[in-house]
Amino acid sequence: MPDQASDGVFETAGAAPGSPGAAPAVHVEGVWKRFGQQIAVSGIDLTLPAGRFIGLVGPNGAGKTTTLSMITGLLRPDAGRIQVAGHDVWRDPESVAQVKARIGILPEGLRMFERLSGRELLAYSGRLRGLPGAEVDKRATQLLDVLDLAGSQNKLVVDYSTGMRKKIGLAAALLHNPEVLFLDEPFEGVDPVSAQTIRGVLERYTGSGATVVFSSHVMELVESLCDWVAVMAGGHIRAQGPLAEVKGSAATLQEAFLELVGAGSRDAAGDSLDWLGGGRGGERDGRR
Ligand SMILES: Nc1ncnc2c1ncn2[C@@H]1O[C@H](COP(=O)(O)OP(=O)(O)OP(=O)(O)O)[C@@H](O)[C@H]1O
Repeated sequence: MPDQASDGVFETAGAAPGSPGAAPAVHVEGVWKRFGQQIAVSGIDLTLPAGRFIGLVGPNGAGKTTTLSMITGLLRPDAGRIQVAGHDVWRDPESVAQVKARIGILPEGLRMFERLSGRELLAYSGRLRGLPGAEVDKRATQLLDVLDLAGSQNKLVVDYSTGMRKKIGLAAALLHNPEVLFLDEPFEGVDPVSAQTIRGVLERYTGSGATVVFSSHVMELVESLCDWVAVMAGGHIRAQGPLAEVKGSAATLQEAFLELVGAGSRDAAGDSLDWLGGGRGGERDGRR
């Protein structure tokens, strides 16, 4: 169960990782999603163990956001079954609500209540999650402090920078101490100092037994943070497992990734951009 009123923000998230019989954080079976003619997710099977730092990687249009949206109860699959922490996500409206109570989400392009201050946003999120006011206050203060937002807590969210928005979104997603945290591109547009802060918070959170699932294009980041990786391309899962297993004999995750998504031998530009660069007078704008 999600922690409703413990002393610390991260104390009791999730079941003990790897304990016998513990449900995986996410179990996906034969899930499909189509938008018109476009098959975004093509009958995928995916099992993500609890208590891990998990990276979902794939090129643009691979189906990562669609998959995360279906797992987190935001988008109904056309077919298949999804369980989060042992609960069926799409069985009925009540099951969707039960799953949503156990998870935290930082979606891509997060829309927030811009006219609230950072602190007000956290107060609102906490009450929405059913936490007592005093507990919300305590946790909000701790999170604002750890995420280096204490000085901006009374500023309106509309005036926050991209990095600050990611951090306040992360604070809102963590406030109810979820079992599983889903983050879509959490480090995009975030400066190195804020990235380090976010990273510290996430490492502490998974250290307590909770699960983080995040999507990213940045292989170096995934390789340095994650102990479990799933690779998606063209709506299919190309590989999933412990980082070392997915990397195989490749020197880096980037190298393994390019091989898995079939881009290893592609010459990105080939001869098709032979007009680009060089600065040879009239040829620059197509004149000879
Ligand atoms: N609402 C939608 N309507 C139509 N097509 C969609 C919709 N959402 C996604 N798609 C299509 O489904 C495919 C998968 O998109 P998705 O956003 O899941 O990929 P992604 O891996 O998250 O990509 P990126 O890394 O670029 O964010 C793409 O071809 C995309 O154009």
